[in-house]
Amino acid sequence: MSRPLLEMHGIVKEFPGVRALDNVDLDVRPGEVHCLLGQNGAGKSTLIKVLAGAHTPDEGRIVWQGEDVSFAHPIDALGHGLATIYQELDLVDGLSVADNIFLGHEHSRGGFVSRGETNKAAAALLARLGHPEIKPGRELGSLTPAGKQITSMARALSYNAQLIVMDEPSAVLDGDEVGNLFRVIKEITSEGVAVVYISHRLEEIREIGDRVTVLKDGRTVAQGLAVADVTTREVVSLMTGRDIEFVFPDRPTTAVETGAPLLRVEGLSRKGEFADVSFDVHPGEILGLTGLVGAGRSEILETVYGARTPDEGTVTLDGQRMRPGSVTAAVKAGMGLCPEERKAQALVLGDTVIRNVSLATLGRYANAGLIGAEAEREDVEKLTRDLDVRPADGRRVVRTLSGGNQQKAVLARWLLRECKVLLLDEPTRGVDVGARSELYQLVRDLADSGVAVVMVSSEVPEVLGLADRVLVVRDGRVVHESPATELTEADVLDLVMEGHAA
Ligand SMILES: Nc1ncnc2c1ncn2[C@@H]1O[C@H](COP(=O)(O)OP(=O)(O)OP(=O)(O)O)[C@@H](O)[C@H]1O
Repeated sequence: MSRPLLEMHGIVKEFPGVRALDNVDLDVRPGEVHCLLGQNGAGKSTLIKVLAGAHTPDEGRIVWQGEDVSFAHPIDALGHGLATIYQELDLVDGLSVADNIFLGHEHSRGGFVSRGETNKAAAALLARLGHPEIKPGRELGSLTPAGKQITSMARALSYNAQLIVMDEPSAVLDGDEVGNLFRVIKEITSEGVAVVYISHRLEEIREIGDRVTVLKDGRTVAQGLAVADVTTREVVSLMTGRDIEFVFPDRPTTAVETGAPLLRVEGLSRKGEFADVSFDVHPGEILGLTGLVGAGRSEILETVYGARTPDEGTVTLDGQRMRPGSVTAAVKAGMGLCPEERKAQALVLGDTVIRNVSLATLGRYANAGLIGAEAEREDVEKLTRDLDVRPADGRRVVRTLSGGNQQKAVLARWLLRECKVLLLDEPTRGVDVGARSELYQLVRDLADSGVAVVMVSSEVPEVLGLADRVLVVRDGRVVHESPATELTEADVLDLVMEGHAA
């Protein structure tokens, strides 16, 4: 057994009113993939921010390559060979790939004299990561999320990183891109670089992880267990403190596809995005839309919602033709969209959880004075309890919640609103395993109460498990439609990949 590369002992970090880390221990060995797991709000991000020098711990020791260290600033940590890749990558879209890789090095362009040298060094790093097709001179903003992630990793390697921390790297990737990411991780770990890997997708841990550390409520409940020695069920019960069955809610026993559809989309097209998209959704039905990132799924949802104007085609809700490109009309008619970019598009970060959740429903409470305020609080708190939003205090400012809990707050908003048609874009991204099952049940309950649900998700098992019917979108076109029970995961992957094979 090799000497630990990193040891964190008894780390404590408090924020006003919250002990985010309460005596946390972590040890990482060279060349291993160490998975850091825990429910939303368990303290994962806080721990890696302490490690990266972005937060100063209140107590505890960090031992790096056998020596006590303290990092006053992220650049300090990076200088020691400890790099962190956050979900919201700290890259600059307007700069070239090479400039991004060497951003922040002591001299601009990594100390290289000419652009040619900078580009050559960048190309060597990209090739080392198995991605020579990413050209150093290309503008970063034109890359896919996967390409940006590779650039971030090249940047870490340019600092000679011995440990790379990755915060939910797969959340923005498709299945095939996740495969690529894993290849890159295996490549760098075989060279002795260690990776700390955070994910809510537990099946990934089996595939890529060597050991796991589990946090619960700011405490280490399991430290450095070998992945081969624990079952997923055991990991889940360590994370949540309970046994969770991985079953999706039952589908209705009687067919819902009879009668008039609640939502009818006909021949919807937007140049360069998608073409000739048609589908019906009946009351009580969950329609799943799946396909690769960039296939046009989110664009279709946003156009149905009126946030984008179609070039052709119509959207009809409950027999009423929607005005193209009008969100106001859509909302008034009873449509709700829970967007993919929740933080940017949906949250008022400086406001409380209660206000953020009831934002779309204010009319219901506004005219009832004090009674209204009380009802508002009760309704919101019931939902946030169902979704296990933590801390369970509706008066907290949303900015101070963990990423996953912020997502739950936006979801709760649309669940509260009682829409006729609910459009959900990647509803479980960043949401922990415990809350996922609650969320699936809530969505099914909504459907059972007569709502028509359209859900976009990159996670194929989720679409197959929750939806009644599935549309597969490829390059902006619907290439397949069938009941979810008639498809396997392999069928869907074949359909989305056709024509995309490497
Ligand atoms: N700046 C802050 N001010 C106040 N509280 C905070 C702050 N940052 C984090 N917290 C709290 O610390 C706790 C741990 O949050 P953290 O972001 O580390 O969780 P996480 O495990 O990364 O969750 P997720 O899976 O949702 O990303 C939460 O209760 C959160 O509300």
